[in-house]
Amino acid sequence: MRYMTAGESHGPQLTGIIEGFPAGLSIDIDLINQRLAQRQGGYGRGQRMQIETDQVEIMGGVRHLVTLGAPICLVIQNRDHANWGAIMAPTEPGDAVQDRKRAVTTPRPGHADLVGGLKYQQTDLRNVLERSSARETAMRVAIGALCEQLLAQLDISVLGYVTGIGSFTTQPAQSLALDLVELRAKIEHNDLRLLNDSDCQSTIAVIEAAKAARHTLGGTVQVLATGLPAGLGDYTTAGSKLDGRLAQSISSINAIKGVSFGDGFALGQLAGNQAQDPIEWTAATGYTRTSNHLGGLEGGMTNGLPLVINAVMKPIPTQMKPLATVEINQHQKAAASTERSDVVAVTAASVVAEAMTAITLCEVILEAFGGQTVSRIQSRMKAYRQELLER
Ligand SMILES: Cc1cc2nc3c(=O)[nH]c(=O)nc-3n(C[C@H](O)[C@H](O)[C@H](O)COP(=O)(O)O)c2cc1C
Ligand SMILES: C=C(O[C@@H]1CC(C(=O)O)=C[C@@H](OP(=O)(O)O)[C@H]1O)C(=O)O
Repeated sequence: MRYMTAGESHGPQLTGIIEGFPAGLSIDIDLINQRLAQRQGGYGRGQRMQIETDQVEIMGGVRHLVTLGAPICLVIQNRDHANWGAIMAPTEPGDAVQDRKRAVTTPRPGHADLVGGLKYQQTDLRNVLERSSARETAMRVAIGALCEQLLAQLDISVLGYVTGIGSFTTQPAQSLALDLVELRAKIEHNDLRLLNDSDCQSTIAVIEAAKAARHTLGGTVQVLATGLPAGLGDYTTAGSKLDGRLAQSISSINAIKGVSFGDGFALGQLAGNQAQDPIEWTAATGYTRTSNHLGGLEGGMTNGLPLVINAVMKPIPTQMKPLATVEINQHQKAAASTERSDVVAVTAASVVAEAMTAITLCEVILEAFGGQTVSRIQSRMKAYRQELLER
């Protein structure tokens, strides 16, 4: 399976194409739209999210709500395009005078503006920021929600949630025995995707303080996945290691600056005998462990325990009290551009991280058990799980 997205933030639409997705999956469009709504949520998002009501349209690869095995084409309209028609029209010529007047020429530190402009020889940095915008992650969430539905058919669940915003941090879920249905009910109970509703007030206070001071915040997220058999991913080549593939897919999310697994950076301070997960065997479970410090990964492969991924998001780069920059035509000192912006988007990032994990897990599962139809993949995976139990 592979996917591709296209579309600018204020262009007409986002488009996604997924190739290699199996036939025979009955899809729930409401669930995709639910995930899109969750990505739009979270206290501290900017005015753009009041303009958009993201809804997926299915334009190919599905008939009567069942996948055909053909490339799947998804579309999400940008409602805000109506306000940007002339500026963002893909097929009408620009107005040279107007375009020069409107050009973005004061790159924001921390965004793609300056380096993207240098790389693509742009004099209007809008030509960079339109695509580097995290608007694109809406399509990744729609694709991830389809992958989540395929994973559900294989008894695999994925969940992303917020573990900290700015100075506020919470205790993550205990990762050895996890009920993701129960956890999902908890985090979907509040708009911030925090495990405990009681943490919301303090978190909102932190966000309000940042907003009042006209600066921005980052935070941390955790993604959990359960129901994974041991042996997804591989130890034999650099490119097939699942930890490497997950690190790439999570750190490809805009503003994510760090990814770790299990106890992550804390492992560096532990004695060796405290950091590994002792092995046990029972007839009912086959091989298992008595702890999960390593987040369900050994040698670039799942080990059958819950997968635990942690990621950190830097504070949003666009600042209402702009940082110093350089105007790119005159090379004069200037204040960076102040686009309308989110104060914080960690809640949204947790939904995107959930989607990216679902996509990466589907990729490795289809590589290992692929066979054009959902029922064939189900029976191959069932036989593999049975084989593991009997070893
Ligand atoms: C869901 C989401 C929403 C974001 N919203 C904004 C925003 O409103 N303003 C902004 O400057 N950056 C925003 N960002 C971060 C930028 O897109 C990101 O910092 C930029 O693309 C540069 O990429 P990098 O931080 O990965 O280097 C957002 C990121 C995510 C994941
Ligand atoms: C549009 C989304 O996020 C955007 C991500 C973003 C950025 O620079 O990354 C900048 C803002 O865009 P705008 O300038 O239109 O307000 C965010 O709203 C979205 O998440 O759907």
